[in-house]
Amino acid sequence: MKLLSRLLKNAGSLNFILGASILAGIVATLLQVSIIGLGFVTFMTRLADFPWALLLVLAICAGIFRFEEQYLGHLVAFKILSKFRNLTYQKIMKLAPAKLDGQHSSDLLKLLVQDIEQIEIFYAHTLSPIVIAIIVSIIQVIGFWIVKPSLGVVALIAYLVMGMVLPLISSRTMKKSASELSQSELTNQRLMSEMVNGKFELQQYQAVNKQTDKINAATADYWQINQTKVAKQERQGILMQLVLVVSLLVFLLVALKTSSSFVAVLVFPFTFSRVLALASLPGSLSGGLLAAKNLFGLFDEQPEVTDQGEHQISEINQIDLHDTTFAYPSRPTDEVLSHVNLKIQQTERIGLIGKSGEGKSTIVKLIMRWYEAQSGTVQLNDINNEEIALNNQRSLINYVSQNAQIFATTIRENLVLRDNEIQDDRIWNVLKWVHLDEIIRNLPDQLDTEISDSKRTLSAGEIQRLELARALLNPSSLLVLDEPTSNLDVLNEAIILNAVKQYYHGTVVIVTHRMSTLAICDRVLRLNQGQLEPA
Ligand SMILES: Nc1ncnc2c1ncn2[C@@H]1O[C@H](COP(=O)(O)OP(=O)(O)OP(=O)(O)O)[C@@H](O)[C@H]1O
Repeated sequence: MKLLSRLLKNAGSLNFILGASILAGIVATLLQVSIIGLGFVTFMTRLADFPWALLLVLAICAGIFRFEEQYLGHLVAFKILSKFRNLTYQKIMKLAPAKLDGQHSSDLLKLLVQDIEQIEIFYAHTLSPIVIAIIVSIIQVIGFWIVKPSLGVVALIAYLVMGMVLPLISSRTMKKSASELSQSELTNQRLMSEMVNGKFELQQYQAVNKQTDKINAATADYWQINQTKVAKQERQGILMQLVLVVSLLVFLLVALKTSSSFVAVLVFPFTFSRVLALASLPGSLSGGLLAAKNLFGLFDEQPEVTDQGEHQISEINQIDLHDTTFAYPSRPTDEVLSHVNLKIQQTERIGLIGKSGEGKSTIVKLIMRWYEAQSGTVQLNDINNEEIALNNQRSLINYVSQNAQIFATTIRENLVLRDNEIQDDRIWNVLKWVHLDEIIRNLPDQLDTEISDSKRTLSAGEIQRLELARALLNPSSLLVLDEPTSNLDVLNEAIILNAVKQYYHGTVVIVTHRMSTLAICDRVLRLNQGQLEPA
């Protein structure tokens, strides 16, 4: 119930469109039953006076209302998809980068694609049939009650058994199937994304067959669970048909015994259309609620850092970590940094070295305010960084990691991202600094060449230089390079370091294992057991 009310609250004004669709559905159904009733009445009394015109008008109205129900239902479905996807993206943006640090991308993908689709089916195609069935059934029961109270009672029991008792019983078993199916989908997606992302490693270590076997087993598992679910649905369908037949017989007997109008008996079978539709809903009902639970789980997550700072700074001219201690929230007792002190002056180039896992990247994540220190302070320009507006602070920092981020668009868009003010002249100039100008000029579409993770066109070293060009195009005060050259050859490393040295005029922090990368640094510090010391 809590989930349902939260879903309705999040749907906001879309509830009105859903309401209109429900209303149209109710009117259409009642018109349909009225047409059938009217037809039988006329047929059994005076065929010659058959009210063709009235029937035609009612039929046209029923068609229009039915169309409205479907149209508004689908409209709401599309709108809810886009609304929930937007809400999810906004939440992901708020949680990023810290909360997504280490998140499985296929889990997020499942949430964005499958779970939101389930919610759409639930909201637009499950909720309204339930409401329509309830209201239409109440009106029909009243109608039969007016004909004969005993007929009303039989109709009420029949609708209750078929529309509530049976779906509720099956929803219990369906809940388990829905959760197993959702888990199995997640496993399948994880395995597939591992297979695609790790294709080279799997080939290199001849582990493709093993991974394929795993995927086959997971797929077989998925089919098994799905078959069980379908079998359950079929069994319920048969049970529904049985109850329907029994209800019709009982209705007929009661009508004969109370010598009621035979028209009621003839109309009764046609009043089940909406109630019968509820039979197939428990699956989407439990699936939708489970998907809503997953989604609201994400919505409820709190970002690692708050955005309450009001200070605005135009540049970073000093960075100061004072007595800073930090442990990751997921491992709170495992101190990564212990009482670290570090002062970096404007335009200094600092190198951070140390054994793997010592916490070098953690230091830069604190400076970039992905996380907050447990004790001690991190200050920019003598202001505690939580007092500075988060967006302002992040806009002054460029972060280049060893895994270059390529967007599926043109080279130009990849370089300027959203800043369309940047002219091509400037782009070519910066490309020259990183020795990419000639390579890109030789491509048939030059800056308009489409690139993506799967269609790179450029080599790994060139992509890394493209990432640096993106950083150099964006005026900033601090450039953080986290293992920028670890995957590159000596030539690419030299190009990157030269470009940074000659053309980047702000402060630079380089995290690296390569001694050659430190050549451009003014000062090198070693991280050792949570403490910083001169190297
Ligand atoms: N998001 C995270 N959640 C929990 N622990 C983490 C997280 N990121 C890093 N760690 C842990 O914190 C420690 C320091 O990690 P960090 O990445 O800062 O080390 P590093 O010195 O940069 O290592 P490397 O040189 O291998 O990149 C490691 O033990 C690591 O496992």
